[in-house]
Amino acid sequence: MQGIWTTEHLRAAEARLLAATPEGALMQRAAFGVAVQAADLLAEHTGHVVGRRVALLVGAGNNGGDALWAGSFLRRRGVAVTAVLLNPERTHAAGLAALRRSGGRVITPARASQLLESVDLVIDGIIGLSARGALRGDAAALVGHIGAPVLAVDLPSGVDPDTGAVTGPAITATRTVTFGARKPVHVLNPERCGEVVLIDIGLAPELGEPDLRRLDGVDIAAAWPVPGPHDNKYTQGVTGVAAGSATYPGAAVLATGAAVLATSGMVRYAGPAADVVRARWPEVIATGSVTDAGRVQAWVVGPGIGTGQEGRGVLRQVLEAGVPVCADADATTLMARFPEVLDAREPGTPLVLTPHAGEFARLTGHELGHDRVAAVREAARKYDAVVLLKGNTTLVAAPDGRVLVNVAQGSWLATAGSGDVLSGLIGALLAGGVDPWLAAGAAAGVHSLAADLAARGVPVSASGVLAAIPDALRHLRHPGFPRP
Ligand SMILES: NC(=O)C1=CN([C@@H]2O[C@H](COP(=O)(O)OP(=O)(O)OC[C@H]3O[C@@H](n4cnc5c(N)ncnc54)[C@H](OP(=O)(O)O)[C@@H]3O)[C@@H](O)[C@H]2O)[C@@H](O)CC1
Ligand SMILES: [K+]
Repeated sequence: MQGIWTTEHLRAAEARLLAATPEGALMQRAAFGVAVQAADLLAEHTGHVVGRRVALLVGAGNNGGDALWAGSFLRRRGVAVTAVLLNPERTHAAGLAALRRSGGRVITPARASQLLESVDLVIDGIIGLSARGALRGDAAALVGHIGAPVLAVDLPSGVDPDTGAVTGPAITATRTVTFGARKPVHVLNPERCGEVVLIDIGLAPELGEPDLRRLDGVDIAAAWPVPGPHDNKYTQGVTGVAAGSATYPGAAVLATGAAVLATSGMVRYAGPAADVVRARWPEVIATGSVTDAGRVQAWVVGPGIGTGQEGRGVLRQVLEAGVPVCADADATTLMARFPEVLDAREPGTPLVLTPHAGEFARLTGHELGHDRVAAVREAARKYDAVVLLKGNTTLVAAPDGRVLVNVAQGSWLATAGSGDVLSGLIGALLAGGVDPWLAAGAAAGVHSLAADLAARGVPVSASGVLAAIPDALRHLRHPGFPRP
């Protein structure tokens, strides 16, 4: 599991490490990492390092110091380095002296636009952890002139370190090199960061509990229920799916199918699409209503059930059942319209809500805003539920404040029916007894991996994502096969 720490916690950890390290040593470690990555990008994009031209955008603090020291290291590799000082009076003195000693040039922002259009690489040392808001002044004006790949120092300047929000001019990096620990921006705004490279500066022992967590493939594989020699179809959990309608049976077919493919437990379907579900998934026991469904260990409710009285009745019945519930799509809208339906839930029964941004706003009564992590944490606490907020970066918050992030490789999941597949996966894991927070996070991981495997660079339907679930699980359990 990868940890991610907010700037507040990093500051405290860095202060402890700084106190125990010779002056300047941390910056040297950081800057050396920047220089190595810069040389790598130069070689990748131009075929050479020696003789190439690099511009440093240098702001008022230590982020600029990192860039200047990196520039001095690049000089030793025969790179022509020019620093643009955005705040000359507050430039990192030791870094500037090092760059000058090494033969680097220094220019003012007024002369920088042409340089930025012609160099082979730009190193962004404008702002790092002390960033507040979008870029201002000369930095804001120069961003539009960048014509080369950008290596961001610590984070792309102008992007909020803790929320990933962009409210004005900001850098878009090809690669971001960060130090000691990943910051929220790296997972909340991967489009702006590009590839993120983490440099070890010895911070790990000081870090403590992370603020956000990201599941690795091995974590997902370890969490996923796998039958043992003494298991049968019941011991692995029976998933109930209350979804779809006679007019719209697709949601039922997708959610039920995902539950079928997720684990080797049994799946029951309850609803008006029973015939269609039975025809597509003969292994499913399909009945017309929740009342007739028989016992299940978890319910998936919502996709395609409608937002009227009928859907409300189904949701109430499922919440009354006293087993874990994954409530998706129409179920979220029903909870927003009829909040009293939540009273049907037995206290302490796990509930997973899976809204996208629009459903989240409907449910909570306010728009998401820039701080998605704070919003999803607050909703999880308010509803005493695991809340999975869908997006390119999916967030999963538990009522106790823990947050998981899942970063999708592409945006292929933004397609009709893909949410139905996710809810089926979560339901099957809940039925298998997986902790609801981990279940939602692991399901999100498999869901996005299935999309990558199915898409391979072209659009994919929800049915395609569904069909790729076995491949995704195989890939996680036996890494390297098949490759996306
Ligand atoms: N500590 C450590 O152990 C290590 C730290 N390291 C490095 O230090 C970095 C943190 O450095 P830092 O704290 O000196 O400030 P930094 O982020 O460079 O900002 C500089 C100034 O920019 C300004 N500013 C803010 N917002 C702005 C905006 N929107 N547009 C324009 N300007 C804006 C603001 O000044 P203001 O103008 O608001 O007075 C701020 O003071 C960290 O990211 C890493 O790279 C590494 O060397 C490893 C070891
Ligand atoms: K930066």
